[in-house]
Amino acid sequence: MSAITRAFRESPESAPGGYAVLARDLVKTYGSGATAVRALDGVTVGFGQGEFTAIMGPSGSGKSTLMHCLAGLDAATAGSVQIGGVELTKLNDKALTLLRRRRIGFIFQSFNLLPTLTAEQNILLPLDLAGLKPPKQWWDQVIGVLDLGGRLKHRPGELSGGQQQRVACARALMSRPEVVFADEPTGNLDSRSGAEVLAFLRMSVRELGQTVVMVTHDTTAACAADRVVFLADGIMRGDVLSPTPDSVTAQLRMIRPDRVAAGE
Ligand SMILES: Nc1ncnc2c1ncn2[C@@H]1O[C@H](COP(=O)(O)OP(=O)(O)OP(=O)(O)O)[C@@H](O)[C@H]1O
Repeated sequence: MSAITRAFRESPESAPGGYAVLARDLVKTYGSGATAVRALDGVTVGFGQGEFTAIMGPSGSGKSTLMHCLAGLDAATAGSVQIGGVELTKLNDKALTLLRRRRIGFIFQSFNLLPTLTAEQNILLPLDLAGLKPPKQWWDQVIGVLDLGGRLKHRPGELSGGQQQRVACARALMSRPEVVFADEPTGNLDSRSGAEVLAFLRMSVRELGQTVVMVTHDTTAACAADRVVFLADGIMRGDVLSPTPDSVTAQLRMIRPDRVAAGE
């Protein structure tokens, strides 16, 4: 276990820039009785402000469940989640919806763009729903960095996969959220488009101070992050700072040697 994980366990408030997202003793059980599945079994983890963190682990280890509970898309069975100091588990449905809209950005493997809207309308949708408009300078910066200026009037069906994911990135960033959650954002992309999306996420962290939490199976993608945290069987199994392919593979082998060998 690295020093950061140990330090967090001892004193979660002592992270250098504070935590954008903080989960304590998170438990998620699906079903009940003999068929119950304990997908998260007491997860305590913090995600530093302005940090890019990847979550890795074997298939079925609880990565998506953790992300859904952190983002308020699913309710934990027990434990707490704070986003920017707000305790999610105490919010009613309406307050949770507002918090998700204003303080969280999402990027999904399958892009999740609305096919009948143009790229511009898709990007603006979360802010429109909140009755807000992005500051012009911010709009120009995000669209410029993602090189979407010439594609704004196109519908998703008229864009490549990489362009669609760049539209999804712009949508996630436009409200300047507390945190962006990305679920396998490069999973449907060729390696060049995937590298572009990862470079953008890195840049958003380094230059715009964004906090990004990304679930991935891909060691190369994980190495774009500042830190990788590992899950196995719903339990945190350490982390790696400044990850490299070697350090990530070594940690994956340690937590589940059989499944890594099988290519999961
Ligand atoms: N809706 C559900 N109902 C019942 N069990 C579920 C449900 N969702 C997930 N699970 C179970 O919870 C455990 C964790 O699943 P989860 O999808 O979080 O894992 P994961 O690490 O994201 O897996 P993968 O890498 O394959 O996407 C698994 O055993 C899964 O079968």
